Formats: sequence, C-alpha cells, structure tokens
Amino acid sequence: MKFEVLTIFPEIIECYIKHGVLGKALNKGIVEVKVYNLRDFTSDKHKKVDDYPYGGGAGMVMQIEPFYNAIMHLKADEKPRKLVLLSPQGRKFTQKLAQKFMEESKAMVLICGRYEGIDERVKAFVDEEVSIGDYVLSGGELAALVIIDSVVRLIPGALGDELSAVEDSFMKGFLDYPHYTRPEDFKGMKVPEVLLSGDHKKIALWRKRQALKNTLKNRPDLLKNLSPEDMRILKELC
Ligand SMILES: COc1cccc(Cn2ccc3ccc(-c4cc(N)[nH]n4)cc32)c1
Repeated sequence: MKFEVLTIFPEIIECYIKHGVLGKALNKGIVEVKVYNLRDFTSDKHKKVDDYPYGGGAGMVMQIEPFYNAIMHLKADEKPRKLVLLSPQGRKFTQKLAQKFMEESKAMVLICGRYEGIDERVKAFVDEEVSIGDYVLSGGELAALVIIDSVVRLIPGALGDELSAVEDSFMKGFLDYPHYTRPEDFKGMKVPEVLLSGDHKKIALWRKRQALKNTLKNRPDLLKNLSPEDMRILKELC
C-alpha cells in the first residue's frame, strides 16, 4: 500500500514513519510512504502557501494553487488513489473506516493543511474529508499519521503477528482487556492470580469480563450487537 502525504512540514511525517510497526512495514516493502512539500508546488519566489481570508476573520488560509499543482502532479501517472483531506469538519475516522481504507485503497493521498484551514475549493479534488476526533489540532499531519498507522496495522504481515491486528480492541466491538508483565509483584501491586494459573479458559473468561467492564465504564456506546454469551457476562457485571 502506498501513502502520499502533502504537507508544508514533511519532517513531521518523515520522522515518525522510521519507527516501530511503520518502520518495519516500510523495510519489508509492505508499505511505501512518499512525502511532498507543498512549498515545492508554489509559483512565487517566497514559496507562499497562505493568504488572508476573504470576508475577514482571524488567521490565514492556505491557498488552493499548491494543493492543485501537487494533486495534478500525482495524478499524472493515472494510477487510482483515494484522496483524503484531514479536517476537524470531516467524517469521523474509526477502526471500521481504517479497515475500509485498507481493503479498498491501493494508494491514498493524505492532504494536510495548516493555519486556520485551507481554501474550500480544494475539496473539489478530494474523495473524503476525515476527522480523527472532536478536537482541533494545529494541522493535518498528526491526523495523517494516525490514519497511516492504524491502516498499516491492518495490512496482513505488517505486524508480524497476525493475531495482534485481529485481537486489537475495537475490532471486536469493545475495549481491550488489562495487560500485565513481569514483575509479578511491584511494590505490593500484584498481577491477578488468574493470569498465573495457566488455565487458558479461565484466563479468556477473565479477560472478556474485564474488557466488558472497561467498556461499560468508559465507552458504553460501543456495546452494540453483543453475542448472547457477552450479554450474559455484561448482565452479571451490572
Ligand atoms: C479547519 O478548521 C480549523 C480551525 C482552526 C484550526 C485548524 C487547524 N488545522 C488546519 C488544517 C487542519 C487539518 C486538520 C485538523 C484537525 C483534524 C482533527 N480531527 N482535528 N483537527 C486541523 C487543522 C483548523
């Protein structure tokens, strides 16, 4: 899968993708990430990318021309790609949308604005406008990295442990269970006995109960379409 990122801060993307799961996926050739500096698609000597908003108001707005020139440059190879604009006003990004992007797109262009946003006319050239949450970031780069990271984790072979992607919380419709590792006793804080029992059936049940308990407490909105068994466990918790 190929990601092409349009930004005025390429170093934000380049620094992050070298590490962790993404770094391994890049080294395996499962993923390719190309970053384009929008300033390279300007036509003035100052490489200007923003201007004052028509109609007045605080801050600056990013001009359409660099985005248009960059998008046309990418489209010149006539290969299919999904163009995604990051924005606080976009469609909410979820694990389900990450799965959809992974399944449907061989290549994605992630368009990152800055300042108070970008000229509305850029939206005529994109397929999706996506928000990663109900809060305002300083630009689209972090949102682009969230999308790249969560989509890459779903690509078969990317994690090296197929179970991880499948087991990831949200895939099952509720939050994750608690995790523990050595030491067994840290300043009197002990690992739950059941996890030391070796009884895999008991451990699986304990983990399911804990996951449902966590979900009921922090994200009851996720508790939809539960299986009869999960519903039974949930009722015991209430
Ligand atoms: C457009 O409305 C804005 C109003 C005030 C500031 C900003 C800053 N900003 C610029 C480009 C940009 C791209 C994405 C995001 C963003 C995405 C999510 N989920 N939160 N924030 C924020 C961005 C934008």
